[in-house]
Amino acid sequence: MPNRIAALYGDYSGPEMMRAGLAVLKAVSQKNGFEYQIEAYPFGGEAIDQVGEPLPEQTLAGCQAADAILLSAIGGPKWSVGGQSPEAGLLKIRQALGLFANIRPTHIDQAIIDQSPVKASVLENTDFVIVRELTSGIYFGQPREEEIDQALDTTIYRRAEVERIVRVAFEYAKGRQQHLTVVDKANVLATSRMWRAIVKEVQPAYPEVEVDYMYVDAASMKIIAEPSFFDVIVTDNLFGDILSDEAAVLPGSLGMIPSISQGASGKALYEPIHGSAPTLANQDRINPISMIRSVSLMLRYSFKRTDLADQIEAAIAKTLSQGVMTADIGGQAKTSEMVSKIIQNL
Ligand SMILES: NC(=O)C1=CN([C@@H]2O[C@H](COP(=O)(O)OP(=O)(O)OC[C@H]3O[C@@H](n4cnc5c(N)ncnc54)[C@H](O)[C@@H]3O)[C@@H](O)[C@H]2O)C=CC1
Ligand SMILES: CC(C)CC(=O)C(=O)O
Ligand SMILES: [Mg+2]
Repeated sequence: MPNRIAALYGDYSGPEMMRAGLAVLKAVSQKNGFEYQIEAYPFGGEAIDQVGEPLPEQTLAGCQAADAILLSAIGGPKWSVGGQSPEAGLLKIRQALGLFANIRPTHIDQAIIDQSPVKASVLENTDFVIVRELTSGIYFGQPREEEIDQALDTTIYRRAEVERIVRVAFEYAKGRQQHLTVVDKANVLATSRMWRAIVKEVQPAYPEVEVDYMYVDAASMKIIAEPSFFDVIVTDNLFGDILSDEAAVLPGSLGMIPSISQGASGKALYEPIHGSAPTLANQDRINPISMIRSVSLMLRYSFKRTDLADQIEAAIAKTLSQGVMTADIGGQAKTSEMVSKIIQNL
């Protein structure tokens, strides 16, 4: 039975992104004899339009039955006022599949280092990952209230939710440069102080990992001023969401960064960190690298095909070094040209 991949094409630029990722998957698979089957399901705004809800039962069941899930991006102005929201579907699928850890790498591509607004000398040796808690915190906490004169969101973290994400972060740190930075707001927030206490409890199991603590305001400055300081950052859902977009400034564009969302089951969902980039949709302008790298991560981690993932990464590096770049990273190439070049370079 071939490997089963659920594909969620999403909204606005989402379908172009997904087509780009799947074109590269097809090419690298044909070349190397990797067999797979794609099953596409409606999700997000597309699903609201079709069946009235962003995460239809059939979509969730398809994702549960698949070996891995590829998602491009959902949401956009069409669904931004009232009614069902595509973003609610995104939160729901993460929670329903138990994908509590979101891994967001920041890697600098040497060929486009001058496209970064940050000086090359500052970017030297920058290579870190943000381990973002994904299924709790303020995006999920109850009660939640939205009235005309008053609105309420709640941040709740339970011990077990913190402990499991902290363990994931320690494991990543152990396999990398053994440096973990806990980013929080412990000078103000009770949840942050609980995170710190739990990190201290888990730490003895990882004696090789050096741990430091940083408030989120200071961390957001240091990510830009001294990014090479970081190896693994562990942080909550809200801070991780914000800091990962900020970190995407370092390589030059949000369009460069993929992510893995993983849970206890071993099944993972792979998606770019950015949204549906509505203003670029259907113009052949979107940077497809974040999606293509999501495919590469899927091959590496869900299907253990390091060889194929390495080929994709090498093809991306070669393509950038040949000057084939979309506008967001300073070039003039169209999405389709970039995808063709990456496939040619496989
Ligand atoms: N995981 C998901 O599906 C996410 C969905 N969203 C949703 O996406 C919609 C748009 O949100 P925005 O705040 O505009 O964030 P966005 O991430 O879609 O775009 C932010 C900026 O980055 C640019 N950008 C993003 N991806 C790019 C790419 N691959 N190539 C070139 N440029 C790229 C956009 O053009 C824009 O200037 C909203 O409905 C939002 O809720 C936002 C974040 C994540
Ligand atoms: C609906 C949002 C939580 C999506 C987002 O911004 C993200 O996952 O990065
Ligand atoms: Mg985000």
